[in-house]
Amino acid sequence: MPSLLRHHRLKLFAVLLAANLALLLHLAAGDPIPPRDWVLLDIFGEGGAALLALAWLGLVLKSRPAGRVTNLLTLGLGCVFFSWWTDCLDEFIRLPEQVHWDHWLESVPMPLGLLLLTYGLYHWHHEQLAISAQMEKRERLFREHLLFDKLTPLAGAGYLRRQLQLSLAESVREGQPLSLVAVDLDHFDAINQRFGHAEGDAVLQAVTQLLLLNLRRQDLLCRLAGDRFVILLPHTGEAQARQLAGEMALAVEHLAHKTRQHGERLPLSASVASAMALDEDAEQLLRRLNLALARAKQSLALSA
Ligand SMILES: Nc1nc2c(ncn2[C@@H]2O[C@H](COP(=O)(O)OP(=O)(O)OP(=O)(O)O)[C@@H](O)[C@H]2O)c(=O)[nH]1
Repeated sequence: MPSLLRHHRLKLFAVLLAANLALLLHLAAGDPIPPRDWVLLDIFGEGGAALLALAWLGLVLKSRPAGRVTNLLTLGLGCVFFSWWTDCLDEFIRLPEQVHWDHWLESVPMPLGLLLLTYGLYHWHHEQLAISAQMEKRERLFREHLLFDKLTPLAGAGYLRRQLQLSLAESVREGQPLSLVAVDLDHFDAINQRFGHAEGDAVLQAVTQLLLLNLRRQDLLCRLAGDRFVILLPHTGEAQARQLAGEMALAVEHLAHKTRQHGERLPLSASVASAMALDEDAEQLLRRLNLALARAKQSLALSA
């Protein structure tokens, strides 16, 4: 069972138990309808709707940690599923005329479920706003999970290019400057070699958090490749970008990252470069930034 689903075993069990009880109740009180009398359209419509509600429930449980919002969504979807399920049962089991409880089972859970679902979605909306505020510096008003790497988790080169094109157009429209800063860790390969890939991963995660802490709300941090990060800085001129780049380099130098195995401090440093957008497109600007970074790396090699 997938790990998140494991936390919701009880909820799933309760929904399936309720569905089973309804089935047993119908079987005890009524008679099976022979297949020749089945109304396939109704079975397809009501059964299909019940199955879809169950699939939604599975998706919600699989993607959410336990908590109040999840409970509300589960209860809501559980009621909706139950209502469609009992509606479908009377396509297979004929109940006597004098039986009325089946109408209650069909009709009451649906509005109740929809109310709970609405209340749950309302709280989900607030929860999402809080999460989006935390993710602001990683996504800049656009979410596409496929473009994010799982390690840091930051968006990559494709996402940066797309955002850069949009921001360049915006900066021309508004007559505002826009700059990029590149941050590339020095001798990162040596960390991988000496302490292992897992330690290298931990360094990348720590540096990501550090850079995010040092950014402003409107900035966007992306991981271009390996140990290279690029920051998109809207409303930022050349001097300010250079200053921010220097701050990032200083922050990395002062990061006291300890190895996981021996708790030994790893001395870290990063080469940085900045470029302000001139009258050029995203590719030209990125090329200029890469050239500036290559120059910074060259002077690092010469001074070693
Ligand atoms: N641990 C870890 N390593 C990675 C990841 N992605 C790329 N790398 C490694 O990062 C290293 C980058 O090497 P280089 O580009 O030579 O960078 P460097 O050692 O910092 O060299 P300079 O930039 O010239 O200072 C390579 O060894 C890659 O295998 C990752 O996700 N995790």
